[in-house]
Amino acid sequence: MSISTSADAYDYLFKIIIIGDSGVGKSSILLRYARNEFYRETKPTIGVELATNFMTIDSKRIKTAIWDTAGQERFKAASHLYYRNSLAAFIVYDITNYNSFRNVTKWLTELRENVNGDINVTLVGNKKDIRHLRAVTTEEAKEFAQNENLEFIETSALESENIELAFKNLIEKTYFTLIQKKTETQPNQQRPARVNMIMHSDFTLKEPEKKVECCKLI
Ligand SMILES: Nc1nc2c(ncn2[C@@H]2O[C@H](COP(=O)(O)OP(=O)(O)OP(=O)(O)O)[C@@H](O)[C@H]2O)c(=O)[nH]1
Repeated sequence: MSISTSADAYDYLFKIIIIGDSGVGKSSILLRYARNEFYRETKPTIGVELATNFMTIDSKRIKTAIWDTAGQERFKAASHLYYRNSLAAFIVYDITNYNSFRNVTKWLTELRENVNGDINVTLVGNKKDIRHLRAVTTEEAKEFAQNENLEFIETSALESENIELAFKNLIEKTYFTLIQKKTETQPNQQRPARVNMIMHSDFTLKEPEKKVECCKLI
């Protein structure tokens, strides 16, 4: 049963967070996904930026709230509030900055300390367009992800490569994890058949002071 009958009605609400060092491209990834825009000049995130969208899986309407926070320690939002109730996370590093990859361990620890139980996590190696400056090999990151039980993808917010796929895979995985948990606790319920995910166009990106209606995603 849906939560309400308005255009905002949904069956599930997913909170997804994006974490990682400052400058790795967290806001750029979100902006590319939400509005299909990219800026070479960006300002550090202060506090939290939030984007919401809707999609349908198995005839269920899923509202996704994606939280992007500051990587810089001095702008960092209160961790426990930021992490609270999140169902999935992206940990982003910059493939040209080995230190940002090394710090993934720190982000993973902070994430695991602040969430209840297991959540789906995707490790994202961003800026894959800057090939000549690559400092982290795909193999090393993939092996790390396997050892830590994370999904792994390399993206370019600049070239719009794998951004939509990263979100689609994480949201889909989160949904099926949730359904699996429900089936385990209510064994008589049939697991629903997998159907195509439909992405809706009603995507909004909310910045600290303004709210902008966004363009169609697909
Ligand atoms: N070449 C390239 N540059 C990128 C990419 N993604 C982001 N950038 C650039 O990297 C810089 C930092 O990007 P942001 O999105 O602000 O990084 P952030 O992780 O949100 O940083 P904080 O808000 O400080 O935590 C900007 O100059 C972006 O234009 C990418 O895929 N390729």
